[in-house]
Formats: sequence, structure tokens, C-alpha cells
Amino acid sequence: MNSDSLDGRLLFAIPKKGRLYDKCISLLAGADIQFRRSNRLDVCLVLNHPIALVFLPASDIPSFVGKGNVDLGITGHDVILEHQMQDYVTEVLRLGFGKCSLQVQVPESGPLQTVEDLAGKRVVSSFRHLSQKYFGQLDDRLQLSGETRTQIEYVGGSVEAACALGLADGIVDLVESGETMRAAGLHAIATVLETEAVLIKSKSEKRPNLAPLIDIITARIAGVIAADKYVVCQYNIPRDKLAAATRITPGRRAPTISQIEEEGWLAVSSMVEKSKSASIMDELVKAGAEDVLIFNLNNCRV
Ligand SMILES: Nc1ncnc2c1ncn2[C@@H]1O[C@H](COP(=O)(O)OP(=O)(O)OP(=O)(O)O)[C@@H](O)[C@H]1O
Ligand SMILES: O=P(O)(O)OC[C@H]1O[C@H](OP(=O)(O)OP(=O)(O)O)[C@H](O)[C@@H]1O
Repeated sequence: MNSDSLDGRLLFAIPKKGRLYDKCISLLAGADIQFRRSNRLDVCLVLNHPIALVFLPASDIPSFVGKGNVDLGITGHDVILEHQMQDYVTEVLRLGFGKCSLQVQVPESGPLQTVEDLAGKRVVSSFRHLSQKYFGQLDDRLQLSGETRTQIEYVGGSVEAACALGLADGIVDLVESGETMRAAGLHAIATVLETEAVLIKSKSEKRPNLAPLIDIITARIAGVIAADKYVVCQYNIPRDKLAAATRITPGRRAPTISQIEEEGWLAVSSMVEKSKSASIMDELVKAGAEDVLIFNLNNCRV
């Protein structure tokens, strides 16, 4: 592919592998962004929009978008802060996946059990800047100076092994389920930040003509996320119990209420959060609802 074929196309950066990759691919499918990625090729043209997808390491995406080489991207909120790109990119949408916390961890049975204990010792992390910032502030508060300040050492991966290998007294690493941390005999003593995947666009506005397409893609992705988060709940309810039932299912704007062919009964349809749908159904039945149905959404614009 030569650079001419990218002319005028919106460049959209997607993590090329790792934790965010699969979810990004299903987001693109849900937003009907069609592409065929040839083996090992990191740039590919979208078939049904003037877009080219650029597959990059998640950690490089904030800089590419921030400098305006790429117009849109998906990466972790943590990565943006680590690369100090928050002033150069706009976080357009939180994507609801890649959720985890960046935490300070120490050996469970070791002598250091607070961040104050750990200050001045050796800390290993892949998040050099965020660790330096966190412990820098702590060292300042504890009035540590010179050689007594915390030493931050960078490693590219398998951070959890650093304490057992004698490289560190504590680490700063991502925790989702906590399995990696527990398996390494560590536990968390502080949270540096909470993160999730985000859709970002450049603040550079090098190519203002792309703004309408960016808005369309953003709306489509927002629709896919909402469709995954919500279900439609439909039920029949005696008229005199309607107020109590609609307090349980107020909907995003308001519930839809329709007449049915039975005197004294109404039908209600409302969007509810998927994660709460089972308890909402229990409550509705308790409130007098019958024929309670839940429908998945394929896609939506809300
Ligand atoms: N265990 C996890 N659970 C949820 N999200 C995670 C987890 N680990 C990482 N992430 C998110 O995914 C982003 C990319 O992490 P990942 O380890 O997949 O990429 P990477 O480090 O660039 O890949 P690799 O180490 O394979 O080069 C992280 O910055 C974070 O936002
Ligand atoms: O709390 P958990 O669910 O166990 O997830 C946390 C682990 O996931 C990430 O690493 P990853 O597996 O991506 O590998 P890496 O060490 O190569 O970054 C992170 O660095 C932790 O090690």
C-alpha cells in the first residue's frame, strides 16, 4: 500500500494485540466498519468508509493521536496519562471495557505494609511516569530528599515477578481480577488510578474537514456500547399499579405505556441496564407485573 491510497482518509488507530484487541474488533464490527486485514499488515483500508485502520501498540496510540498523525484511536486512559498526552487528546467516549486499577503492591507477608513504609525503597513498574509522580508526591510529603527518595525502576512486563526476584520492595501494576497479584504473593496497599478503554481524538485539528466523519463514528460506537449495556424490558401491569412499576423501570427518558385489549391493564416498555435486569424483573413481579419479557438490543442510538 502506498501513502497515496491513504489520502483524505480518516486514520483510526486500534491496539494491534493485547487486552484491548478483541473488544476493539467487535466494536468495529458493531459499528459496521468493514475491513480485511492481510497477514501482518498494520494499515488497512476500510471498505465502506473513507477510513484507514492503523494497528499500533496500545502504548503508542496516545502520541500518534496527540501529535495529529492519526485522527482517532482506542487505548487505555492509563496509557494516555503515562505518556502525558492528556493535553493533546480529547477522550470522546469511555468504552466500558479494559477496566482495571493501577495499584501499589507489596509482598503479603513482608515488613512493608503501607505506602509510607515503601517510600524511599525500590519500586518496579511499567508505568514509570505515573509511579514517579505518585511516589514523588509521597516523598515530598514525607520530606525525603536525595538518596533517601523512592527509586523507580522500569520493566516492560511481568512486573509481578520483581519482588520475588529481589529487584523490588514493591511494584506498581494493573489489577483486574487480582489473580496475577495473588499468584505472585502480593497484595495492594494503594490505588494510583482507575482506568478503562477510551475513544480518543486529536486536539491538533490538523484536518477539520474530518470532524463530521469523526462524529458519525463516535455516534455509532456509542450506540454499540449502549446496546451492550441496556436491554428492553416489557411487561403488563394493572392500571392502578402503574406508578409503582414505572418507578422500577423509569427508562432512559420515560417508559412507553400502551393500551392492551384487556380492561384495566396496560403494557409498559422501558430500557433497563442489563446487569440489573434480573433484580428488576423480581421487583416488577412483586409490584404486580405479569408477562415480564427482556429483549437484547442489536444496536441503538440513544
Ligand atoms: N488485566 C487487565 N484487565 C483489563 N484491562 C487491562 C488489563 N491489563 C491491561 N489492560 C488495559 O489494556 C491496556 C493495554 O495493555 P496490554 O498489556 O494488553 O498491552 P500492551 O502492554 O501494550 O501489550 P503487550 O504487553 O502485549 O505489548 C492497558 O494499558 C490497560 O488499559
Ligand atoms: O488482575 P488480573 O486479572 O490478573 O490482571 C492483571 C495482569 O494483567 C496485565 O498483564 P498482562 O497479562 O496483560 O501481561 P503483561 O505482564 O505482559 O503486561 C497486568 O500487567 C497484570 O499483570
